[in-house]
Amino acid sequence: MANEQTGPAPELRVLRPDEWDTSYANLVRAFGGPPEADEERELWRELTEFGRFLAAWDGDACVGSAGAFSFRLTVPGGASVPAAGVTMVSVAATHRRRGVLTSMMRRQLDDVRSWGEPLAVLTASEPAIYGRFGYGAATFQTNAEIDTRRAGLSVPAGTDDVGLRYADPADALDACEAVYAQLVPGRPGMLARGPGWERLGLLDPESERGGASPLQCVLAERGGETVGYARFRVKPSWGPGGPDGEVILSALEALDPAAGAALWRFLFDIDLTSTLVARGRPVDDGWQYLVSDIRRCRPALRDALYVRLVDVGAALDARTYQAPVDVVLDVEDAFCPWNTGRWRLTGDVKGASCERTQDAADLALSVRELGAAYLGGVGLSALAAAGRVRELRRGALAEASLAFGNAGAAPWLPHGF
Ligand SMILES: CC(=O)SCCNC(=O)CCNC(=O)[C@H](O)C(C)(C)COP(=O)(O)OP(=O)(O)OC[C@H]1O[C@@H](n2cnc3c(N)ncnc32)[C@H](O)[C@@H]1OP(=O)(O)O
Repeated sequence: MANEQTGPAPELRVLRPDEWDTSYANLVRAFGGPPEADEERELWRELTEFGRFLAAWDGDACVGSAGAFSFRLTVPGGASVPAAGVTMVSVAATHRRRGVLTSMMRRQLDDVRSWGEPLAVLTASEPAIYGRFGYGAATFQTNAEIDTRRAGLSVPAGTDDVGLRYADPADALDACEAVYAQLVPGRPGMLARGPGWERLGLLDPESERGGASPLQCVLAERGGETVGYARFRVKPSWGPGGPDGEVILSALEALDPAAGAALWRFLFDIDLTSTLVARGRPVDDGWQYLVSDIRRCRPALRDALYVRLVDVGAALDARTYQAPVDVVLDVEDAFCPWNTGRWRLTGDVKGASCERTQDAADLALSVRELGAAYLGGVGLSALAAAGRVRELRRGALAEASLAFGNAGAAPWLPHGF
């Protein structure tokens, strides 16, 4: 589409702390949102890592922003790999479609490479934006609206041994975070949360409750230990047929199946409610296998975490492979050409190595497909069936697809950033 807007290219530079308010106001406006509650704005400021946050300026006006948190991401095999968490991306509507985002992505990926971080990750406002920069959708999540009057749960043995109690969400924060931290190494896509991040889950501005209660928290306990938690709101409603309230789940983590089942059973059974809204859940969430009528739960799939291999060699040898693999990948990467070319990947469940090679290629794919397949949630075979991966040596696709797959917990990130 032709773009009639003209003017000098905005100046791109690292954001100074005293410029944060201006940049954040541009971000909020680009998202079309009303000003956020003070608590939320202050938390994001606290989490901002100055030095890793870019802003674009047209004179005094901030017209673009893009930050990069320094995360550690769990990859298949359980390693915790440095990953730039791309965040707060915005371009002012007055300056859109003039290449401002492209210039920020260019600078940011060069920076991430210079910081030695092999991966960049993000959650996208719109799926169409980031593929061109080499990001592939690597995790998916399930959203569900469960008719709890029609769909029942059958729980596993041991569920009745789990005690539940209400707790103040803030008072219970340390216990909840300890549960979360135990789960991080076991599921690809989860982030080791640094100080401050745990408070994201407590943000509860009245303006965003939509008529629901303040955040509530229930702890699951066994033998005096916290083995799970759920945070949720309840939205009361009364229809002609009587009470018709909704339970809106915000977070649920559990250390074992019985703890998880106890929490789900509780949420299904809250008095005067008929719907449980659960968004952003892992695709292998346990409740789906306990429920009597999955159609009454209206499950829907959504893209979640996008992964970009910034350094193909370092990224591929940071994870393990669930079956032995020895393949030469011919990688195409127009936006980060340092990755382009042939790489020999050898590995198994214990570890891997990925080196440059001149040997003939077995598979040809772009870095975007490699990002999609990286956490084991999207099959190389599925991508090949869609024409996004080409097999050049017979048998290489099956070998690589099996190796890249993930026999454990499905990749998932419980929260955005
Ligand atoms: C990780 C996060 O923070 S996700 C949040 C992203 N931010 C938002 O959604 C806030 C609202 N939107 C915006 O701020 C802006 O429209 C942005 C950041 C999405 C795009 O910024 P722009 O400066 O307009 O992008 P830019 O001009 O560099 O576009 C580059 C290319 O991407 C395309 N593109 C940009 N945005 C979109 C979009 N939303 N959907 C589809 N294509 C898009 C452009 O058409 C262009 O394509 P071309 O190279 O074929 O011409």
